[in-house]
Formats: sequence, C-alpha cells, structure tokens
Amino acid sequence: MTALDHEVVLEAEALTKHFPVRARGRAALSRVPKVVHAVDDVSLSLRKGRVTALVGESGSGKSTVARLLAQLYPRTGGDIRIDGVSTAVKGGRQFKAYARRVQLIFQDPFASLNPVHTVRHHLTRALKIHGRYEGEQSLTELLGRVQLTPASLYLDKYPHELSGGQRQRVSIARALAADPEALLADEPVSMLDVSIRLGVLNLLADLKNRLNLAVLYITHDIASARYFADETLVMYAGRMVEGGDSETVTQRPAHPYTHLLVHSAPDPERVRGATEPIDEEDSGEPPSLIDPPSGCRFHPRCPKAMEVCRVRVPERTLVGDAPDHWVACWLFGDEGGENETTALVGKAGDVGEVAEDGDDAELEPMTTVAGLETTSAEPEAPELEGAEP
Ligand SMILES: Nc1ncnc2c1ncn2[C@@H]1O[C@H](COP(=O)(O)OP(=O)(O)OP(=O)(O)O)[C@@H](O)[C@H]1O
Repeated sequence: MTALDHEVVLEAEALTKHFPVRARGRAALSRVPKVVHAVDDVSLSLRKGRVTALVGESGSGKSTVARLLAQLYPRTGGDIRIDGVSTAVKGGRQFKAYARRVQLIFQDPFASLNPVHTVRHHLTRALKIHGRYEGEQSLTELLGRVQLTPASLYLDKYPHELSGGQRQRVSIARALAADPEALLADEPVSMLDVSIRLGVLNLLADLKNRLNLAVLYITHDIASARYFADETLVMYAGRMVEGGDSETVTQRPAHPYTHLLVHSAPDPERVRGATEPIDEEDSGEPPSLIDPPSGCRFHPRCPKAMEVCRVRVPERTLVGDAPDHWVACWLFGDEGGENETTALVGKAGDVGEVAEDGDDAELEPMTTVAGLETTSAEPEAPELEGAEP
C-alpha cells in the first residue's frame, strides 16, 4: 500500500507566506517593500492514518507552514483544502469550525497551558468549546487516550505539578478534545528530556492508528522522521526540496541538502558505510530569506551546483527508485549534468556516500540540526468565544 492509497484530509498547494519587514534608513525610501520569504510555493498532502514529517533546519519555514495550515496566519498565496474544499478562515466562528477539524500542538507545553488552571479546567473548556463535554467520563476518556491513567491522579493537577512529558500529553489531550481529523505537531518533543521523547512519539503514532488521524510531525531531526513518519518532506530556506516515503528519503536521499541533513543526524543504525564525520568548523549557513538566493536556494552551499541552479528554480522530478519519491534539484532534471544513477542515491544503509563522485566531503554540515529555538513568538489564535485567555 503506498501513500497514494490513503485518503487526503488536508492539502496545501503552492502555499506562500511573506512577512513584511520594517525598513530603516535608506531602505525605507525604497519603492519595493522588503519581505521575508518564509514559505514559497509549498505543496503537501496530509493523509488519514499517516504521519508526514516536515524536516529542515532552523528558519526553513516549518513552523510557518504549520501555522498557515492551522489558519493562524493569513497566507500570501496558494490554497489550503480540507477534504477537497478550499478554505480561507478569517476568524471567529469560521476559525472555531476549522479548529474542530485541524488542531495544532506547540513545542512548549508549559507555555501553551495556563499555569493558573488545572488539567480538568483545560480539558473541560476545550470539550465545551467543541460541544463535546458529557461530564466527568469525557475527561477520563481523553486522559485515557494519552495514557494518563488513572485520570483521578491528573485531573486536579496544575501544569507545574506535571513532568514535561505529562504536560505535552495534556496538550495532546486538549487537542483531541476537538476530535480533529488532522493534528499538526510542531516539534512536539524537542523541549522534552531525551528519555521521554520516544514515549510521546509512540503516543502520536498510536493515535494515528487508533483514530485514523492525519499527523504532521515537524522536526529538525531527520533520524526520528525515519522511525516515526510514514512520509518525509524536506524544506530548505522556505522551499520544499524533496519528499517521499521516509525510508527512501532518509536512506537514499536524492537532494544534496537532504544528504547533508541525513549525514549530520545521529542514527545508530547508519554505521555501515558511514563516511568520516564532517568538520564542525566548516559549517555553512542558511541564506537570508529577505533576499534569498536566485534559482535553487541551496546552490551557494551545494558542491554539485551547476549554472542552471543559479538561475532557475528546479521543479519536482520523480526520482524513479520508489513510486512517491520526488526531488526538486537540477541534478535530476532534463538540464542536469547527471541523472539518478550518478547522483546522491546510494544503497540502503549507505546514506553517507555519494555514489560516484565521492565529493561529499565538500558538503558543509549544519550546526543547527538539533536543539533549536523558535525564531518567532507563538502567534495569537483568532479570538474565540469561550476560548482560553
Ligand atoms: N511573524 C514573523 N514575522 C517576520 N518573520 C517571521 C515571522 N515568523 C517567522 N518569520 C521568519 O520566517 C522564517 C521561517 O521561520 P519559521 O519559524 O517558520 O522556521 P522554522 O523552520 O520553523 O524554524 P525553527 O525550527 O527555528 O522553529 C524565518 O526567517 C523567520 O525569522
């Protein structure tokens, strides 16, 4: 069964978000206002009963995609469809109806739970907002879904009385109170102790199976995407560069950037054929998104860049080794100097190697694959009747 056999719940087409930049000095006199190209031309589909990982380094636009999909930000361009119907939520009732179907979980459960309210208060309120409160039993059921049992142990606790993992489980329970079709999890475990991350990821995987949820899992950690997500999408500097089933993308990456991400991520199963560690001193930097590089945005860091990469944005091309594996890279396009047999595709377990040229030592590692902070404050949700203060 391939990804295409699963029903699409939520999809984005050519999604674009530009944030205006306040110009100072001479720049303020310019007629063309500057913008941050946070997300450009991003298309993706979230499917029932599937986890889709969105992977990329800090500032690549992952959180902005999640917030656009949650309709917390208006989009600059493109379309968002839920069950095939285009939606552009303006606020109020429309937002409430949309939030019933699409829920977002943030990385910091401490910040997203109100410290002066108990678990009971948070869950009751969420259930009431979505018209699903049926007394104590609905609270018990919700906590049961996130494996916080017996419920009586947790219901009257305040957020500070819970561990990080328990707080994130309460945030997930609150999201489930809406009985959503899609769950957008923005770095759901990055603020948790390493020892409890797996438990929360397994919980999300379990919910995907039991509730047939479509889950978007945003992460810096491509190794976790391999184990936890059915499909993996890779973003670089606001654009999507590669996608396909997780095993293929992480074990036979096609895009030089994905290759770099995989190479930089610790993955205990990837020792066979792994290349020498890359010198941290030699790290490359992601570009400014106010004035992003022309053509392929990765070309200034790419050891395989060709002339065409500097001038034209590569389109999605099927890689050919797996049915849903695509890449946006000129190495794979008609104008590329190579094709899939000579590019970065290696054999499974051999992700660190460049198949023929052997020049991956020129690839610059990211210094920012793990342990990152969000660059922007959590956005305010549009106002809801009876919503959290
Ligand atoms: N509200 C905003 N106003 C202006 N620029 C923003 C805003 N939110 C995000 N950006 C910019 O958009 C770009 C993408 O940010 P985003 O937070 O989506 O990336 P990310 O991949 O989620 O990063 P991280 O992993 O650090 O959260 C960054 O350059 C960021 O500075």
